[in-house]
Amino acid sequence: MTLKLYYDLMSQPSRTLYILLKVSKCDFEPKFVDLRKGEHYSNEYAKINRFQKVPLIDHNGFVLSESVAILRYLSGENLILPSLYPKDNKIRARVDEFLEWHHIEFRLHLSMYFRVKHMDPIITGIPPNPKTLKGYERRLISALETFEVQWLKNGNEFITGNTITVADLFAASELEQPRMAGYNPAERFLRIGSWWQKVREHFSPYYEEGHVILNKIVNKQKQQSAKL
Ligand SMILES: N[C@@H](CCC(=O)N[C@@H](CS)C(=O)NCC(=O)O)C(=O)O
Repeated sequence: MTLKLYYDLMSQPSRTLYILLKVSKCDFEPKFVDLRKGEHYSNEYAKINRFQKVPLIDHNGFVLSESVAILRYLSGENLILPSLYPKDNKIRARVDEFLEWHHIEFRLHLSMYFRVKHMDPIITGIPPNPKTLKGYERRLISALETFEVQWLKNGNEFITGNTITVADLFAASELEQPRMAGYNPAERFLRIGSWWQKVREHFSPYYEEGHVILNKIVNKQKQQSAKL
């Protein structure tokens, strides 16, 4: 029985699955696909994943893309901790409610800000247009506000109640992305900050392991801006 995870720790859903498998003590073969080197565009990878993205799993020849579909499959195969994706129909529906919401209302805005401010200038060598960037920043802030107000409700420790689930892990991994572009959501959104810390601690040491590259990038940027 082998489970292969194709991933890059620069990718939010890859980090989520990586941490989830580690914390669940699920034995898997990590298959690193270097996005920054464009390895996902290789013919070899295209044969495995027609969408040429990460993450992806291959479980004894069963190949699956899309992190949320992968999560559900792993749960069905009893490969992840049941407490993180509870079997109880109503509790699971709450987790699913967040996962459905997060793709368009949350992830999209956090990733686009990261892309326009950080990634595109690296790829093209052209700095972002300030007016365009301002628009992305507005949408980022609005998504963070909705997340804080609507999902981190007063009195609830975690997104779906007082028990931590994959909803918290998916959200936390997404929140790390704008940090790489110099925007730390915890500085303006204090409830996000304290919830985020609890998530990091809960998944420690795998959370740190999953974010090791990202944290190196953030620290390097901080050192560079301190020199200026
Ligand atoms: N909806 C997909 C998103 C997958 C995705 O967008 N992956 C990104 C990294 S986070 C990727 O591989 N991007 C490479 C590209 O678009 O060239 C999921 O949740 O798995």
